[in-house]
Amino acid sequence: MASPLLEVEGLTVLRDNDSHLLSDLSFTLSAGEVLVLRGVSGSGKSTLLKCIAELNLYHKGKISLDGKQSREWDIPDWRIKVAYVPQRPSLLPGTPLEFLDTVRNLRARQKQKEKQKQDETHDAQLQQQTKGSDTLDPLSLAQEWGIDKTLWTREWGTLSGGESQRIALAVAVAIGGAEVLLLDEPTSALDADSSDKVERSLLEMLPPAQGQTTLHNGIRRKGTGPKALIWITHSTEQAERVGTKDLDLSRH
Ligand SMILES: Nc1ncnc2c1ncn2[C@@H]1O[C@H](COP(=O)(O)OP(=O)(O)OP(=O)(O)O)[C@@H](O)[C@H]1O
Repeated sequence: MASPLLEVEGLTVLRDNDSHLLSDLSFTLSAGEVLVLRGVSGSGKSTLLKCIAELNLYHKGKISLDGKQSREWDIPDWRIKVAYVPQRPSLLPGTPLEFLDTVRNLRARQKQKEKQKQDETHDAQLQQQTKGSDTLDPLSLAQEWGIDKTLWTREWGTLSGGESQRIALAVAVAIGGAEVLLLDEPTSALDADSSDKVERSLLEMLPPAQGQTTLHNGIRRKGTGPKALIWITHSTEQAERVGTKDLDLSRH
């Protein structure tokens, strides 16, 4: 049988006092799936996403993408493939445009490395080819979600929670390269209309799950973005709309 896209095996995370926050947690995620992560406040949802992105230390466990364990990857490459989108990006320094530039450069270097594995073309030529090669234009995507382009040159700290949330999400989605997006309450600061648009775009970008038609909950899957999502939400209605499977950390 083919290995799942993402596999978490026996993940154990300890609190500062050595009690267990997450205990021997295992699950898999295949292409086209949306795992909804639920649980009471403090149950470890954000911690789990940060562990999967290798941003947080864990006591025990293995995390693999396409059958290859995270420790076998270069960490920056892993974090592009398994990308964490934080709940409060406004804590970042500088402006969204500066952040976009940093992420683009990181992505360009990763693509360059991937290409160098395939052939020995000259570095400068590769930089030229890879720079600015986003899957989508992040500014246009964010505009579809109601974000005026002028907001990209404002300091993060001056943007509203909902504005910075949509911008950070647009960068993560549009920059390309992510196979699994780890979404930490991606619509928690949005009004119902904006939340609807964001939900729809995220689901449209996924490929159909194995054995399913391209139509899921009335939304046509286009397969133009990440292959799968892990999505933290406190809303039962949203969990039902977006999820194809769920995991409740209150029970672990
Ligand atoms: N850097 C840290 N150092 C120490 N404790 C931490 C740290 N980050 C999180 N915790 C603690 O770990 C527990 C889980 O936090 P986490 O943010 O993962 O919960 P959550 O389920 O995402 O909560 P919420 O729904 O409120 O966002 C909490 O008790 C929190 O205080």
